[in-house]
Amino acid sequence: MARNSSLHIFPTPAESLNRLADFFVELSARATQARGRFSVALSGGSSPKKLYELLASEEYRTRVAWEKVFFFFGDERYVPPTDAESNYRMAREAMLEPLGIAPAQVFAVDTALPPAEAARQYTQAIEQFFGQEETRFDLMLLGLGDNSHTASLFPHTPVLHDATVGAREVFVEEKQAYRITLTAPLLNLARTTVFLVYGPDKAAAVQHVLAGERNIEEYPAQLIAPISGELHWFLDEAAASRLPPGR
Ligand SMILES: O=C1O[C@H](COP(=O)(O)O)[C@@H](O)[C@H](O)[C@H]1O
Repeated sequence: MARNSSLHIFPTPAESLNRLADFFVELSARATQARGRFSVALSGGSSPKKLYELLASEEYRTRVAWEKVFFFFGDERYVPPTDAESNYRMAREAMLEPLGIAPAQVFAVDTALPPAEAARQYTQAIEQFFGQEETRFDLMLLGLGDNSHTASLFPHTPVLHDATVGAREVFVEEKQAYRITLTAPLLNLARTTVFLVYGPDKAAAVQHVLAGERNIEEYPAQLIAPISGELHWFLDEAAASRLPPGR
């Protein structure tokens, strides 16, 4: 496990999601008090959908100063924003629209542009947002694929070796598709990074990333080692089931 990292294991996904929603509330209060706003990079795929729905529910919507929250994406599939595969679409439907988040608070990747240009413009949008401040998201929310990818850092892709701080396009052979992803050096600048991983299908990936031999090419999520931020893993028992005893 990386420095400053904590493992939180809950009996069920529901408990993990509730505690993570509480942590989101706490981090948003901390950030808005310190810097007047809360910058979040969202993960996509299927796992965070329930978290987003929970944050938009009656229980949580009143506990966050949503007008101070700014949303980015850790990665995006190279599809139109209306496509069922779009990470932006999932977040918009599950949380951003139900909460009535203003468009000026949401920074989506422009997938109408060619992939390299979309990545370049996204890098620029991030740089402009942070301006003179350090390019550090307050919260970097990450998922973990069963092949140990995170964001769109897929096994055996050139972006794993990208040393720039920004967004990059990457062609993912196994998907036969482009993705736009934040690079590892940018991901690792975040103040707080949280992996949300649950379900038995993720157990092997969790074991490889947290307890396996270091092999970035095979297990790209091992690249996540925040430079000075905190790293938290929110797991359920099923996802944690192959970790060594005592973890
Ligand atoms: O493709 C993606 O996959 C990962 C993991 O998603 P999940 O569906 O297995 O939860 C996700 O973190 C990433 O944002 C997404 O684009």
